[in-house]
Amino acid sequence: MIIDIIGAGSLGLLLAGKLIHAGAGIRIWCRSSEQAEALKQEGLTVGYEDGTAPVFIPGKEIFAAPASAFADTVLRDPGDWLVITLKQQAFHEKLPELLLPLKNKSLQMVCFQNGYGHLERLQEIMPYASIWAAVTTEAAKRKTLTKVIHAGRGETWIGEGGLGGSSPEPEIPVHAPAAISLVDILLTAGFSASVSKEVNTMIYRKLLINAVINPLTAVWRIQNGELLASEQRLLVMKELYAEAITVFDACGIAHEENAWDSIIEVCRATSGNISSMLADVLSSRATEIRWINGSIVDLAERRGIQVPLHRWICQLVEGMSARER
Ligand SMILES: NC(=O)C1=CN([C@@H]2O[C@H](COP(=O)(O)OP(=O)(O)OC[C@H]3O[C@@H](n4cnc5c(N)ncnc54)[C@H](OP(=O)(O)O)[C@@H]3O)[C@@H](O)[C@H]2O)C=CC1
Ligand SMILES: CC(C)(CO)C(=O)C(=O)O
Repeated sequence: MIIDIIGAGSLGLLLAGKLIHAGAGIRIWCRSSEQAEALKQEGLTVGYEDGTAPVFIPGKEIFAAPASAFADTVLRDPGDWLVITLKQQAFHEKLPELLLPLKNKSLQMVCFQNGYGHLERLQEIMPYASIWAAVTTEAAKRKTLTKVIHAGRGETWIGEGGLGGSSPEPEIPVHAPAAISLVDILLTAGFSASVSKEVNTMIYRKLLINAVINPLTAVWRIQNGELLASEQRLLVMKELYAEAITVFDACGIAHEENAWDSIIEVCRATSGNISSMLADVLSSRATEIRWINGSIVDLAERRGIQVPLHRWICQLVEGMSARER
């Protein structure tokens, strides 16, 4: 099986390293030729902070190239799966151009992004593609161009992301064998993975968690667990949560009855984490807020609902990462 991975960042390198180790044919598509060269020269290391032995893939076993060569290569030599591990901004701003020569192809694609809105966009760009969503609780942090830390083991669910405003769960589609074979290779690589009929519910569940935890940790510059340290912080979290739940209810999006408790539980379970949004802010990178809280604003607008807090927190966080004029 040939799996193309676009986006050689934290998640992309984690998947690439462990999948190559398990014997999968992986082609890594990087933004820069510098990273592609570094991977081929130095190899790829997946490290652990808990004493687990690292996985090392020698450079001579690695196919890595700049993403600009992706479409031509796929036209000549199609892969079986395209795994997209770009952040949302690159997904929306760069991917359409990269995929343009392939727009009439019926590729199997799986998207690992947090947030919402990208699956619909991808289906517009690639009308004949089978688009799958992956929700993962794995945690990865890229340290250098060739080294990634597998910071937390989690679970990955893959399902067809037929998303609209509400969340009816699609039946497992007829071409599910492709997804099953992808899951099988993830399992062989040591990930805990499954095909799920409930991936939409999981996408929205994660959206809710990220919409409460991520922007507040970014604004207050605190670890996830520190959100629980004061009544004032909990109050702001609860207000963001309540607005989001109003939107979910209006859109018919299913959510756990105790969704608030789940958010608190995630804060506890990841108490020492720097959220991905805070990490982006600290590194002066664009955040994914537009596709997290921004997507709640979009859903609210479609229903004529006001969500002033989500709108405001979006503007606040976007303002933090804006380049000076
Ligand atoms: N990391 C994690 O543990 C998890 C991440 N996710 C989600 O997965 C997605 C990816 O996250 P993560 O891996 O952390 O992000 P990273 O920023 O670490 O990786 C994104 C990668 O995309 C690359 N990229 C940017 N533009 C292009 C382009 N035009 N062509 C090819 N590659 C490009 C970047 O290259 P460069 O570095 O050269 O700019 C970078 O290597 C996000 O949506 C995130 O929310 C979900 C769950 C867990
Ligand atoms: C669950 C959480 C908040 C863990 O840090 C996360 O997904 C993120 O940081 O994006």
